[in-house]
Amino acid sequence: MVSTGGISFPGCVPPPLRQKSFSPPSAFGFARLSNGISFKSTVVVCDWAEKKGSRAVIVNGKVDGLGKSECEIDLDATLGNGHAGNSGKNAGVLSTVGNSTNIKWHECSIGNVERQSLLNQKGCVIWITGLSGSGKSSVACALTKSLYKMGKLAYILDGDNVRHGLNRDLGFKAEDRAENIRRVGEVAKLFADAGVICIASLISPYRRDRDACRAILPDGYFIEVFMDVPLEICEARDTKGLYKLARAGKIKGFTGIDDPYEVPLNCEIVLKHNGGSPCDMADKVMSFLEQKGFLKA
Ligand SMILES: Nc1ncnc2c1ncn2[C@@H]1O[C@H](COP(=O)(O)OS(=O)(=O)O)[C@@H](OP(=O)(O)O)[C@H]1O
Ligand SMILES: Nc1ncnc2c1ncn2[C@@H]1O[C@H](COP(=O)(O)OP(=O)(O)O)[C@@H](O)[C@H]1O
Repeated sequence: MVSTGGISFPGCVPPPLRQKSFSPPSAFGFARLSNGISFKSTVVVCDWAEKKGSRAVIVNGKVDGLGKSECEIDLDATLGNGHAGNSGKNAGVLSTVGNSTNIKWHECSIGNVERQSLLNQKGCVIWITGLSGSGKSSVACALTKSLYKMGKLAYILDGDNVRHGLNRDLGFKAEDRAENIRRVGEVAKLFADAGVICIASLISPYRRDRDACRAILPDGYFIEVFMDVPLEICEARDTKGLYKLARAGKIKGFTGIDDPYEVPLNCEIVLKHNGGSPCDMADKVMSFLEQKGFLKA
C-alpha cells in the first residue's frame, strides 16, 4: 500500500498518463501473437486491441500459414502500427463489431486533444463504487462542486438516476447489473472523450464489471474510488429505508444483505468511512486529479 498526501493507493499506483486517442478499434497492418506468429491483416477490429488479452477480429485478413480469411483470436500482442483511427487509411473499409456488421468508424479532425485544450482539462472517468448508503452520491456531488468552482466541467452518472432512463429496463440480478455497468462505462468513456471529468457513481458490486469499464479506457484514465464503509454503518444510515426492507425480506438480492459486493483489489483511491465529510473526501480526489495532470489540458 502506497500513501500519498492522505490518499491510499492499494496495490498498484496507476501508470503515468499517456496521451492516447480514445478512438478505436480499427487498424491496418501487422499484428503479432504471443506465440510469435505474425500475421498480415487488412483490418483488425477490436476493443482496444493493443491491450493484452483483448478480443480481436481479423476481417479479410490472412493469418500466415493458416490461410484463414476471417477468424477470431485472442490478441495477446501489440498491433504493429497502432491505431489507424486518425490516419484516414481505412477509408471505405467496413468492420464487424459484435452483432454490428458493415460498420465504419468516422473520424473528425477535431478530436479529444482539441476538446481538452478548449476546456483546459483532461477528460477521465472517476468510478465511485461502494455499498448503498456508503456516500457515493454525496462524494460525487461534492467533487462536482469543487471542480465547478475551479472552472472545470464534470458530469455525474449516478446509478439511481441512470436507472430512471437509459437503464430503466434493467433490474438487480447479476446480468442486469453487469449490463447496467457496461452501458454506464461506455457512456462514461464518451464523456471522457468529450473532455469532461465523468463521475460514475454506482454500487457496481462485481470486480469483473468494473474491470471491463477500466479496460475500455486508456491507461490511467479510469480512476476507481472505493467507498470503504462497513455494512453496519451503511445500514445504520439507511436513508431510503431499503436495508430495513431487505432485512424484512421485502427486497430480494439487496447488495450486502443477500447479494455480494466484491471489494476492489487495486483501485486508485480508498475513502474510509472515518475520513471526514464528503467535502473532505472530494478534496482527496481533487488532489489526485491535480497530481495526475487532469486539471490542465
Ligand atoms: N437489490 C438492490 N441492491 C442494491 N441497490 C438497490 C437494490 N434495489 C434498489 N436499489 C437501489 O438502486 C441503487 C443502486 O443502483 P446501481 O445502478 O448503482 O446498482 S448496480 O451498480 O447495478 O449494482 C441503490 O442506490 P444507492 O443507495 O445510491 O447505492 C438503491 O437505492
Ligand atoms: N462522509 C460522510 N460522513 C457521514 N455521513 C455521510 C457521509 N457521506 C454521506 N453521508 C450520509 O450517508 C447517507 C448516504 O449517502 P449517499 O451519498 O446517498 O450514499 P450512496 O450514494 O452510496 O447511497 C446520506 O444520508 C449522507 O448524508
